Amino acid sequence: MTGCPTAELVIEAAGLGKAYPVFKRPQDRLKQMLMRGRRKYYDEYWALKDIALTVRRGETVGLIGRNGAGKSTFLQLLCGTLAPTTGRIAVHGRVAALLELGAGFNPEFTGRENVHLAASVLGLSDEEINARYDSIAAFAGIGDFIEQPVKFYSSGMYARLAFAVVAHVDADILIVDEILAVGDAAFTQKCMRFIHRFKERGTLFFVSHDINQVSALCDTAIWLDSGTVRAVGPAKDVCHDYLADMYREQDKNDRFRIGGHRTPPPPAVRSRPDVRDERLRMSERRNAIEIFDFNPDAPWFGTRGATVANVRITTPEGAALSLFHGGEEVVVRIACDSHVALTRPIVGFLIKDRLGQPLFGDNTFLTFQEAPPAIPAGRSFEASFQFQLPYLPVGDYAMTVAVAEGTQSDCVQHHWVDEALFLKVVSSHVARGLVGVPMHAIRLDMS
Ligand SMILES: Nc1ncnc2c1ncn2[C@@H]1O[C@H](COP(=O)(O)OP(=O)(O)OP(=O)(O)O)[C@@H](O)[C@H]1O
Repeated sequence: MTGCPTAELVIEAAGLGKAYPVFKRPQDRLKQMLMRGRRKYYDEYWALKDIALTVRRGETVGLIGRNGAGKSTFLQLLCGTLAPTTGRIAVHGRVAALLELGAGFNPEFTGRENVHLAASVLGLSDEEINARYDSIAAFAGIGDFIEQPVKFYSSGMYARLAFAVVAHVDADILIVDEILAVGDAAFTQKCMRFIHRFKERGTLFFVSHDINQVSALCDTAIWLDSGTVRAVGPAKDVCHDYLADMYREQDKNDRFRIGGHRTPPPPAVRSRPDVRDERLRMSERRNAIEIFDFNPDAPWFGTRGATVANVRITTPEGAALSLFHGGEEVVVRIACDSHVALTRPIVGFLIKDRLGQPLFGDNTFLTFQEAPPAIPAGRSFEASFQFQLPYLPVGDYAMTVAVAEGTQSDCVQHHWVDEALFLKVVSSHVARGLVGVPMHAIRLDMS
């Protein structure tokens, strides 16, 4: 985020801090007002301390952190709805924030009136608003409700209208938060399409507790922790460390460690040529999925009460081919070693695309929920998952694997390994969607 020409910077924060007054008793607030600052009846709570950040034009930044870390405070400083207590924040360009906008709707006004109000606050002239109104209404897709006061809207309708306005105001910097979570799936997808288009020209700030979404959408992530910047860097790395930190808390015995390092995906050369390769390569859109070896140095975290020793994708007969073609039966085999006695082990995997977007995966929890197999210390064991491989679009993929203990919602992570294994798809017939599913029948019937 640093080291770029100043002309490219759209956000610059230095020494930025925000303290809120905290009154011990309600009457202290009144006393403070009456004394007009001549005496102090409050303590200061520093929600943000000494933040230094730069963001370039076109960058997509994810803001992550636990409840109360200071994310909303930072965004309000960015929007200018809150003044800093120390330092400064300079913003170059038009900022449109869903948080601010949603809150800015007047409940007594109709949707139509609020569109005019909000768009003009965001810098559009009356002519521009009139010219874009139909498109805004169509984007919101709330039908006749647009003529009703927004106090009668559901939270989803509110979010739809707010997003529709934001999508039409030519913002240079767009701030999107969890508001997307209140829309239905179709609308969320529409917003996501807009966000992907917006990323080509503008700077996006995305705030979410959904780590997968942040690493899928953002180039960079900022991790706020108790009002300070704990980490800034490539979204995938920061999200990995953040997730590790959350799991660290669940380890009562101080055995939790972090290790490994990231390596770029391997080049497009097959490590072990497949005997069928010649023939299979005759069709140029055939789904060629190259599987690489387990990466023992992949980034990991966990208590290492059990560790992942190897990950392979094989045929049901056990042949570890390096080339698959989608649609065939495969087995993901995760070999582990127990270093302590495990009473409720869970082993799982997740395949993610180049952007870190999860595509599919599974774990052993449900299958063994009633009678989890106890594994003594010092044993090797293997979890295997047999399924029909979907078709994958061209690109790089990585598999995350983990061995944990407990339940899906409350578990100790023994060994979580990101990018344990890479997959590279060099040709594919899948043009749309994240995966292609094997079709059992395709028909075209005339009645
Ligand atoms: N007006 C206020 N007066 C006093 N303290 C405040 C005020 N607003 C926020 N805080 C405190 O400042 C800290 C940071 O709050 P903030 O809302 O910025 O966190 P956040 O990261 O957005 O949290 P969340 O994920 O829960 O939305 C919290 O401890 C919060 O209690």
